[in-house]
Amino acid sequence: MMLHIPGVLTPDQVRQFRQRLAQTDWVDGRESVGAQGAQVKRNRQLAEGSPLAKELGDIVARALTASPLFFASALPLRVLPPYFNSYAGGEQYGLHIDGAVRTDGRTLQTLRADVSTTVFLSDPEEYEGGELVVMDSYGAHEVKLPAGDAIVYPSSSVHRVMPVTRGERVASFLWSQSMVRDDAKRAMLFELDQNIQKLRAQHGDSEAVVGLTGHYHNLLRMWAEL
Ligand SMILES: O=C(O)CCC(=O)C(=O)O
Ligand SMILES: [Fe+2]
Repeated sequence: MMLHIPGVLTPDQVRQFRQRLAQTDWVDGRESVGAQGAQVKRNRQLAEGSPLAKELGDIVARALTASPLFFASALPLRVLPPYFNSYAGGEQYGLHIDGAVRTDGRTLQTLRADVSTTVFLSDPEEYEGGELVVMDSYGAHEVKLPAGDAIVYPSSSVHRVMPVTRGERVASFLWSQSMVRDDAKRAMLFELDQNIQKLRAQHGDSEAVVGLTGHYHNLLRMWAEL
Protein backbone atom coordinates (compact mmCIF):
# COMPACT_ATOMS: atom_id res chain seq x y z
CA MET A 1 0.00 0.00 0.00
CA MET A 2 1.17 3.50 -0.80
CA LEU A 3 -0.12 6.39 1.26
CA HIS A 4 0.30 10.14 0.87
CA ILE A 5 0.55 11.89 4.26
CA PRO A 6 0.14 15.65 3.85
CA GLY A 7 1.75 18.23 6.12
CA VAL A 8 4.15 16.09 8.13
CA LEU A 9 6.41 19.15 8.39
CA THR A 10 5.06 22.70 8.55
CA PRO A 11 6.07 25.28 5.89
CA ASP A 12 8.18 26.97 8.62
CA GLN A 13 10.01 23.75 9.41
CA VAL A 14 10.62 23.11 5.69
CA ARG A 15 12.04 26.63 5.29
CA GLN A 16 14.39 26.16 8.24
CA PHE A 17 15.47 22.72 7.02
CA ARG A 18 16.25 24.06 3.56
CA GLN A 19 18.30 26.95 4.95
CA ARG A 20 20.37 24.60 7.11
CA LEU A 21 20.75 22.01 4.33
CA ALA A 22 21.90 24.66 1.83
CA GLN A 23 24.89 25.45 4.06
CA THR A 24 26.11 21.92 4.68
CA ASP A 25 28.40 19.39 3.00
CA TRP A 26 26.93 16.41 1.20
CA VAL A 27 28.68 13.07 0.54
CA ASP A 28 28.27 10.52 -2.26
CA GLY A 29 25.01 8.62 -1.69
CA ARG A 30 26.75 5.34 -2.48
CA GLU A 31 28.18 5.46 1.07
CA SER A 32 25.05 3.84 2.50
CA VAL A 33 24.07 1.24 -0.07
CA GLY A 34 24.76 -2.37 -1.07
CA ALA A 35 26.44 -3.54 -4.28
CA GLN A 36 23.31 -3.50 -6.50
CA GLY A 37 22.22 -0.08 -5.32
CA ALA A 38 25.71 1.38 -5.80
CA GLN A 39 25.54 0.60 -9.51
CA VAL A 40 22.43 2.73 -10.03
CA LYS A 41 22.59 5.32 -7.25
CA ARG A 42 23.78 8.78 -8.24
CA ASN A 43 22.91 11.36 -5.61
CA ARG A 44 24.27 13.05 -2.52
CA GLN A 45 23.38 12.55 1.14
CA LEU A 46 24.21 13.99 4.51
CA ALA A 47 26.93 11.82 6.06
CA GLU A 48 25.45 9.35 8.53
CA GLY A 49 27.41 10.79 11.46
CA SER A 50 26.61 14.41 10.65
CA PRO A 51 25.21 16.36 13.64
CA LEU A 52 22.83 18.15 11.26
CA ALA A 53 21.39 14.83 10.05
CA LYS A 54 20.78 13.88 13.68
CA GLU A 55 19.22 17.21 14.61
CA LEU A 56 16.88 17.42 11.61
CA GLY A 57 16.29 13.66 11.57
CA ASP A 58 14.98 13.79 15.15
CA ILE A 59 12.44 16.41 14.07
CA VAL A 60 11.32 14.30 11.08
CA ALA A 61 11.03 11.15 13.21
CA ARG A 62 9.05 12.99 15.88
CA ALA A 63 6.69 14.56 13.35
CA LEU A 64 6.07 11.24 11.62
CA THR A 65 5.51 9.21 14.75
CA ALA A 66 3.02 11.86 15.94
CA SER A 67 1.04 11.49 12.69
CA PRO A 68 -2.09 9.32 13.10
CA LEU A 69 -1.96 8.43 9.38
CA PHE A 70 1.66 7.28 9.62
CA PHE A 71 0.86 5.20 12.69
CA ALA A 72 -2.24 3.62 11.15
CA SER A 73 -0.57 2.81 7.82
CA ALA A 74 2.94 1.78 8.96
CA LEU A 75 2.08 0.36 12.41
CA PRO A 76 5.69 1.13 13.32
CA LEU A 77 7.53 -0.96 15.89
CA ARG A 78 10.92 0.68 15.32
CA VAL A 79 11.98 3.61 13.14
CA LEU A 80 15.59 4.14 12.04
CA PRO A 81 16.99 7.70 12.24
CA PRO A 82 16.06 9.53 9.02
CA TYR A 83 18.55 10.28 6.24
CA PHE A 84 18.69 13.28 3.89
CA ASN A 85 19.40 13.26 0.16
CA SER A 86 19.72 15.66 -2.72
CA TYR A 87 19.54 15.21 -6.50
CA ALA A 88 20.55 17.83 -9.07
CA GLY A 89 22.29 18.05 -12.45
CA GLY A 90 20.83 14.82 -13.83
CA GLU A 91 21.36 12.79 -10.63
CA GLN A 92 18.98 9.88 -10.12
CA TYR A 93 18.56 6.59 -8.30
CA GLY A 94 17.88 3.76 -10.75
CA LEU A 95 15.66 0.72 -10.19
CA HIS A 96 16.43 -0.97 -6.87
CA ILE A 97 14.92 -2.54 -3.83
CA ASP A 98 15.78 -1.43 -0.31
CA GLY A 99 17.84 -3.88 1.75
CA ALA A 100 15.72 -6.11 3.99
CA VAL A 101 17.82 -5.67 7.11
CA ARG A 102 19.39 -2.32 7.92
CA THR A 103 21.74 -1.19 10.65
CA ASP A 104 22.08 2.47 11.42
CA GLY A 105 25.77 3.38 11.64
CA ARG A 106 25.11 5.93 14.37
CA THR A 107 22.98 3.98 16.82
CA LEU A 108 23.91 0.45 15.63
CA GLN A 109 20.18 -0.22 15.78
CA THR A 110 19.17 -3.02 13.39
CA LEU A 111 15.73 -3.54 11.96
CA ARG A 112 13.85 -5.31 9.21
CA ALA A 113 12.81 -2.68 6.67
CA ASP A 114 9.08 -3.16 6.06
CA VAL A 115 8.02 0.40 5.29
CA SER A 116 9.96 3.03 3.33
CA THR A 117 9.14 6.71 3.69
CA THR A 118 10.18 9.80 1.76
CA VAL A 119 9.43 13.26 3.16
CA PHE A 120 9.69 15.81 0.35
CA LEU A 121 11.59 18.99 1.23
CA SER A 122 11.44 20.66 -2.22
CA ASP A 123 8.24 21.82 -3.86
CA PRO A 124 7.43 20.22 -7.26
CA GLU A 125 7.90 23.57 -9.07
CA GLU A 126 11.50 23.78 -7.88
CA TYR A 127 12.74 20.94 -10.06
CA GLU A 128 12.14 18.98 -13.25
CA GLY A 129 12.04 15.16 -13.08
CA GLY A 130 12.84 13.56 -9.71
CA GLU A 131 9.61 11.55 -9.49
CA LEU A 132 9.74 8.65 -7.06
CA VAL A 133 8.39 5.74 -9.13
CA VAL A 134 7.13 2.74 -7.16
CA MET A 135 6.17 -0.52 -8.90
CA ASP A 136 3.48 -2.87 -7.74
CA SER A 137 1.12 -5.36 -9.35
CA TYR A 138 -1.03 -2.43 -10.57
CA GLY A 139 1.88 -0.84 -12.46
CA ALA A 140 4.25 2.06 -11.87
CA HIS A 141 3.17 4.91 -9.58
CA GLU A 142 4.82 8.32 -9.92
CA VAL A 143 5.04 10.41 -6.78
CA LYS A 144 6.05 14.06 -6.55
CA LEU A 145 4.62 15.80 -3.51
CA PRO A 146 4.57 19.30 -2.01
CA ALA A 147 7.37 20.08 0.45
CA GLY A 148 6.48 18.82 3.92
CA ASP A 149 4.38 15.91 2.63
CA ALA A 150 5.39 12.25 2.93
CA ILE A 151 4.82 9.09 0.95
CA VAL A 152 4.80 5.70 2.65
CA TYR A 153 5.35 2.57 0.55
CA PRO A 154 6.29 -1.06 1.13
CA SER A 155 10.05 -1.65 1.32
CA SER A 156 9.38 -4.84 -0.66
CA SER A 157 8.61 -2.85 -3.82
CA VAL A 158 11.05 -2.08 -6.62
CA HIS A 159 11.38 1.69 -7.05
CA ARG A 160 13.51 4.44 -8.52
CA VAL A 161 14.00 8.22 -8.53
CA MET A 162 13.98 9.76 -12.01
CA PRO A 163 16.82 12.06 -13.10
CA VAL A 164 16.52 15.63 -11.84
CA THR A 165 17.18 17.68 -14.96
CA ARG A 166 16.53 21.16 -13.52
CA GLY A 167 16.76 22.57 -9.99
CA GLU A 168 17.32 20.49 -6.87
CA ARG A 169 15.24 17.81 -5.16
CA VAL A 170 15.93 17.58 -1.43
CA ALA A 171 14.25 14.94 0.72
CA SER A 172 14.43 13.01 3.95
CA PHE A 173 13.94 9.24 3.85
CA LEU A 174 13.74 6.50 6.43
CA TRP A 175 12.91 2.89 7.13
CA SER A 176 10.58 1.40 9.69
CA GLN A 177 9.99 -2.08 10.97
CA SER A 178 6.28 -2.67 11.27
CA MET A 179 4.45 -4.64 13.93
CA VAL A 180 2.78 -6.31 10.92
CA ARG A 181 5.37 -7.45 8.40
CA ASP A 182 3.01 -8.33 5.54
CA ASP A 183 2.00 -5.33 3.43
CA ALA A 184 -1.37 -6.88 2.47
CA LYS A 185 -2.30 -7.35 6.13
CA ARG A 186 -1.19 -3.81 6.97
CA ALA A 187 -3.32 -2.48 4.10
CA MET A 188 -6.39 -4.39 5.37
CA LEU A 189 -5.91 -3.07 8.90
CA PHE A 190 -5.52 0.46 7.57
CA GLU A 191 -8.72 0.24 5.53
CA LEU A 192 -10.63 -1.20 8.47
CA ASP A 193 -9.29 1.50 10.78
CA GLN A 194 -10.19 4.34 8.40
CA ASN A 195 -13.72 3.03 7.85
CA ILE A 196 -14.29 2.55 11.58
CA GLN A 197 -13.28 6.17 12.09
CA LYS A 198 -15.79 7.29 9.43
CA LEU A 199 -18.53 5.26 11.09
CA ARG A 200 -17.59 6.67 14.50
CA ALA A 201 -17.83 10.23 13.12
CA GLN A 202 -21.30 9.46 11.72
CA HIS A 203 -22.80 7.36 14.51
CA GLY A 204 -20.62 7.90 17.59
CA ASP A 205 -19.57 4.84 19.57
CA SER A 206 -22.58 2.75 18.61
CA GLU A 207 -22.61 -0.94 19.52
CA ALA A 208 -21.57 -1.80 15.96
CA VAL A 209 -18.66 0.65 16.03
CA VAL A 210 -17.44 -0.79 19.33
CA GLY A 211 -17.74 -4.30 17.88
CA LEU A 212 -15.74 -3.37 14.76
CA THR A 213 -13.11 -1.64 16.91
CA GLY A 214 -12.80 -4.86 18.85
CA HIS A 215 -12.43 -6.76 15.60
CA TYR A 216 -9.62 -4.40 14.51
CA HIS A 217 -7.76 -4.98 17.75
CA ASN A 218 -8.26 -8.71 17.62
CA LEU A 219 -6.80 -8.83 14.10
CA LEU A 220 -3.87 -6.72 15.28
CA ARG A 221 -3.45 -9.06 18.26
CA MET A 222 -3.36 -12.01 15.86
CA TRP A 223 -0.86 -10.42 13.43
CA ALA A 224 1.37 -8.12 15.49
CA GLU A 225 4.93 -9.29 16.17
CA LEU A 226 6.68 -7.28 18.89
O1 LIG B 1 14.81 9.88 -2.66
C1 LIG B 1 13.86 9.13 -2.48
O2 LIG B 1 12.68 9.52 -2.54
C2 LIG B 1 14.05 7.65 -2.22
C3 LIG B 1 15.47 7.26 -2.00
C4 LIG B 1 15.63 5.77 -2.05
O3 LIG B 1 14.91 5.06 -2.70
C5 LIG B 1 16.67 5.14 -1.24
O4 LIG B 1 17.54 5.85 -0.69
O5 LIG B 1 16.66 3.90 -1.12
FE1 LIG C 1 15.13 3.02 -2.10
